[in-house]
Amino acid sequence: MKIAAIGGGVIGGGWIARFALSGHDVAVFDPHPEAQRIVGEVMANAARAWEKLFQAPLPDPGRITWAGSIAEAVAGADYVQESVPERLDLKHHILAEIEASAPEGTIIGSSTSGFKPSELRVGARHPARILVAHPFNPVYLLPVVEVVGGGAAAGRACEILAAVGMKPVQIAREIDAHIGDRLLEAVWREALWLVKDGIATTEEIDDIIRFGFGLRWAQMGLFETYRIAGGEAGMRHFLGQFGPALKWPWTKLMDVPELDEALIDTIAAQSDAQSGAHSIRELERIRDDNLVGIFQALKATDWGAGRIVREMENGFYAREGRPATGYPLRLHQVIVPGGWVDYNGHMTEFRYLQAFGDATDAVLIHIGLDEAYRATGFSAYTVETHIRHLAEVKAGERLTVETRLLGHDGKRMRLHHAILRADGSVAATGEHMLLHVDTDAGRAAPMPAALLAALAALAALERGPAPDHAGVGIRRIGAVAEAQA
Ligand SMILES: NC(=O)C1=CN([C@@H]2O[C@H](COP(=O)(O)OP(=O)(O)OC[C@H]3O[C@@H](n4cnc5c(N)ncnc54)[C@H](O)[C@@H]3O)[C@@H](O)[C@H]2O)C=CC1
Ligand SMILES: C[N+](C)(C)CC(=O)CC(=O)[O-]
Repeated sequence: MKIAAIGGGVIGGGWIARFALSGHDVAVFDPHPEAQRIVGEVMANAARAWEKLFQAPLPDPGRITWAGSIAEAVAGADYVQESVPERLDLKHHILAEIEASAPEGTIIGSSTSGFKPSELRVGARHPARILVAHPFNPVYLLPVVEVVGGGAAAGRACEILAAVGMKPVQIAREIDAHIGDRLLEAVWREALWLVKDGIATTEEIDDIIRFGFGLRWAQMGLFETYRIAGGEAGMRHFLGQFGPALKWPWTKLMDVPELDEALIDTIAAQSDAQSGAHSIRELERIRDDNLVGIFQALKATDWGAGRIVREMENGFYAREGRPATGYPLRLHQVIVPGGWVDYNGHMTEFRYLQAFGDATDAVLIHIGLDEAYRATGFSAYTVETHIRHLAEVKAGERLTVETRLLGHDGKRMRLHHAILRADGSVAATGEHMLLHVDTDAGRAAPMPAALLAALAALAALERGPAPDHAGVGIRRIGAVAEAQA
């Protein structure tokens, strides 16, 4: 699929990175003299974040090409994302240029934060294909995109955007500033009042968000969170108890603070004091690392945005599984996150098992024991594991897991994983016995012919001999061992 990006600033750069990292070629037009450098820097941060976010082998990135005109960028494009500055006259001008050169079936998404599709479509040749596709920054990490406009084009846009790991939310009726920014504006306006009135500094307000309800919002929204706050009686009780507060003077939301020079100076100075020690790119990396950690926590509970990461990884494994991957298999890579390091300064022990477990999942998907297969009531359970820790591994190291199939029969498979460091040395090995299980019956069950054939194909590639530590347990030492000997 060919993507065109018109505008490569903060948001356009994020879109370009998301599409390119998903494997799509992207043609870009942006007249800014430094556009290539800026997009290059965003792309570097995005690639760094994706390597940490996904534990599956990533697709080869698509090519980013720089067009000399809008016409050149959109020629032959399946999907165009417009991300030029937020001025309606400029957007009309750009959309007309896009329409003049893009194929008739091309869908055009606008990143606009505020304009409605009916405003964008004024004067358009094919208005129905012009939609709002409003993302959130950083576009390469945050999945949500508000799709406004409806019809077949919106349905197709949602498919395209979901395929690059986004969570399209189709908004039934257009409204100024869509949904997300209306909510953010309310909080923003209140925060500006609190600074203007000298009640709190920018740092204090940010602390109240990031140490408090901001943590909640990443995993449950407003309504689910408040439902819980109603206790066992739930939302009805919550509304009864806190509903009257809506009439109290708790907010200045209806009032817009005057954004005069004095307020701008106050906010800018407080923001410099709060965050000025870091460059914007550094702040982006700190933000991205924190977001990756949140995604991974949510992936572990298969909840919210974490589910999207898991689904993307399944897609990456499946894509990886189709072509020959060589043997021993190399289906799993991970860059060691900071949170995996313990008080000894190296990767803590259970993370080795996580790396091995994720590699096992990759192998299972590779042979066809994937989510769809598990939905039929069968799965694989690991029943025995032996790990050898051979070298210290530090945060930020890229690890590759190399896998051999040491044996299988009708119900079992015996895998050997080696964790390889970037220089090819072995940091750890894991040997695992897996059982094919009927999950409803809770019993081992014979594998179907397709799984056995996939295992036989791997077994044919296995040349042996098995590693000398294979099948060997932990060595005996001390009194107990002597007594046993
Ligand atoms: N910055 C944010 O947090 C968000 C912005 N948006 C929306 O995204 C759009 C872009 O905003 P930003 O990326 O923040 O602005 P930006 O100022 O960072 O980037 C705009 C880019 O458009 C380029 N440009 C200007 N005229 C152009 C033309 N004729 N053809 C092609 N490119 C042109 C500029 O050189 C610049 O690189 C706006 O509609 C905005 O509302 C949406 C979500 C979040
Ligand atoms: C400030 N903004 C209105 C451009 C913000 C957005 O549109 C979404 C975001 O990323 O917060």
